[in-house]
Amino acid sequence: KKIIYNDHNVNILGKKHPIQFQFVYVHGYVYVCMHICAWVCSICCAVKDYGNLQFEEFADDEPVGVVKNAKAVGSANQRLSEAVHAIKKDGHTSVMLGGDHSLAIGSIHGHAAAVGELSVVWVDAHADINTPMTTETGNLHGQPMSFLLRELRSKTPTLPNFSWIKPCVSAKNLVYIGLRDVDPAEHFILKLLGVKAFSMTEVDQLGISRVMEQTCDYLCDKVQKPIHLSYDVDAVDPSVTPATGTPVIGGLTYREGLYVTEYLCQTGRLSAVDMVEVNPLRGQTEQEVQSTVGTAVDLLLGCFGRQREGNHAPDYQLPLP
Ligand SMILES: O=C(O)[C@H]1NCCC[C@H]1CCC[B-](O)(O)O
Ligand SMILES: [Mn+2]
Ligand SMILES: [Mn+2]
Repeated sequence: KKIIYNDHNVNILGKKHPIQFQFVYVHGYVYVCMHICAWVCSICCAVKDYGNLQFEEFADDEPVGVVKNAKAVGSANQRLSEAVHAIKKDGHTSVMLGGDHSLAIGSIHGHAAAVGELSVVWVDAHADINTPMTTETGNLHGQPMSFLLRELRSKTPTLPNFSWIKPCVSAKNLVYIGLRDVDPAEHFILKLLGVKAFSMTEVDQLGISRVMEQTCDYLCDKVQKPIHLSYDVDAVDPSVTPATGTPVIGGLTYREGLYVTEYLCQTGRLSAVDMVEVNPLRGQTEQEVQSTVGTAVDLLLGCFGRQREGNHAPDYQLPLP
């Protein structure tokens, strides 16, 4: 089912730009959108729309153990990985609009295939690092990192349509921001692998500015690697982004959420962005949907240089009388 979310007009650089989110509802919990309008290009440079990905449907997608929709999610992510790989080979910064967070499997896999070693900044209320053996829900959006981390290779069985995945992220190159709802098995894994994590406790203790400084110092210790930002809108407090699948109170404020993207933008090393778990179907009111989608738009604009102090085109000239 294809849900065309109403046109939004976003005022950027003083110019109105139509913006349209298109969510393709593929399977149960997986919907994805690779469609994004020209509003980003007005801030930085040319944007190429790679269109929506069409995914194969599977009538016989029985659970594997407790894991649901393995064939559909594995097939979708293989196609997504190929698409992101092509975008990176074209020299673009890829933006993947989801859709649930299982799509980070394809997005990060395709990015790594194109650039090699990369850093991952995972902004989320959740760690999404359950393995198929530890998941309590069977939902693959709670498991993507387990398929990507080299250190978990021996802990994850190969699911149908997942055999194409080559683990491509090292635990030392992963940082979490915003955690506040982590399963016991996930917490064990984070401690076992020594993954750097700034939960909401650290955000409260340090403030978002210090969190971002420490995140980038940690990731840039030796080699300046490309950054993959995987942003789950449920990292932001549900009072701001309620239209999402697994909201958890006590999240990032709108301003903290935006500061994350502004800070990463100014590093100059933001190489791929996922914006996921935006789900208009989960909004109780039109206002809830608008607030969630509008925040996702603002977060993405922060990734591409929109400044709260304002912007002006490089060649702007004051009109003369
Ligand atoms: O593994 C799971 O299904 C659960 N584990 C605990 C947190 C909630 C949920 C995963 C949420 C996936 B997310 O972050 O993409 O919304
Ligand atoms: Mn997530
Ligand atoms: Mn989440």
